[in-house]
Amino acid sequence: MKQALTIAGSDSGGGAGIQADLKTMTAFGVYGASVITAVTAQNTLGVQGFETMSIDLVDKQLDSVLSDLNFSAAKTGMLATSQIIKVVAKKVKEYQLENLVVDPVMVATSGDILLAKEAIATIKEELIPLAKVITPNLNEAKVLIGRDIAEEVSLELLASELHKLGSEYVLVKGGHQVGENAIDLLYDGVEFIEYTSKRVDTKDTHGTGCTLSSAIASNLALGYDVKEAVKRSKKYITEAIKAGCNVGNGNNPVNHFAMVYSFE
Ligand SMILES: Nc1ncnc2c1ncn2[C@@H]1O[C@H](COP(=O)(O)OP(=O)(O)OP(=O)(O)O)[C@@H](O)[C@H]1O
Ligand SMILES: Cc1ncc(CO)c(N)n1
Repeated sequence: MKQALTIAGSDSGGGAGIQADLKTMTAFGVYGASVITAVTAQNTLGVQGFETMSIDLVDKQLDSVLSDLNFSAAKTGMLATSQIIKVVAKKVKEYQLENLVVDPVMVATSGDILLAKEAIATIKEELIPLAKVITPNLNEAKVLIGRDIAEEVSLELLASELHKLGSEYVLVKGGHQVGENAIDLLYDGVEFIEYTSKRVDTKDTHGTGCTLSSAIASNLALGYDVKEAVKRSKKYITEAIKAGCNVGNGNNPVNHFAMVYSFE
């Protein structure tokens, strides 16, 4: 059985973070293991609080799983602090973790901050250069290349500037753009590829970013190349948003259960 690892934060509400990642991996038939970096008190309305794990415990979790299991891909989500990013980068190198998907999570759908400001430089310098693919949303893309959030920048320009940070591929997600379609742009330094779906008219997009990045990691683990992995993941997220999970009173999560039975 193919195995994938998520290194991310826990969402008590079950919609994003580790919980979304493991549900996604399961839907693709990939065995998912997890290294938890932080525990959030969270629901569909927002993040009510969080605490990070000690560096020692993050380090130990990484050693536990990397010395025993056999991962064909991994993803990172909420890493919270500079110190956690450093420990993750060190272990990725030490164990030569392949097919690393870095989702540079900074802010939750609700607007709550999930990454310390000073950690942005660390993620750029230490983790992104080790990634096969990075998956920033529009705002994360602008922050990573030092642009103002309010600035209008094309997906092409964002992707080409981000590519200079050293990952093999960049996928800029256009979920937060307005318009009829939800367009994501993949760039490998040579070719731009657009992945387009009809925008679903919903506020229930909690966990979309986590789901997309863990779907990409799952498909890389299954042996698909990056272009095909992104294509399959975009299809998955679109259908999971359409199906939705009416579980809370805020921004509800996407639906993985429908996907387990209906994908392909
Ligand atoms: N309303 C929508 N309809 C269809 N696809 C969408 C919609 N919103 C987001 N997506 C898709 O979902 C994926 C995640 O994109 P998004 O830009 O929302 O990421 P994110 O901001 O990191 O997510 P999160 O809100 O979980 O942090 C992308 O493939 C994007 O195109
Ligand atoms: C734990 C966690 N990771 C990532 C996100 C991004 O949506 C979130 N809301 N919560």
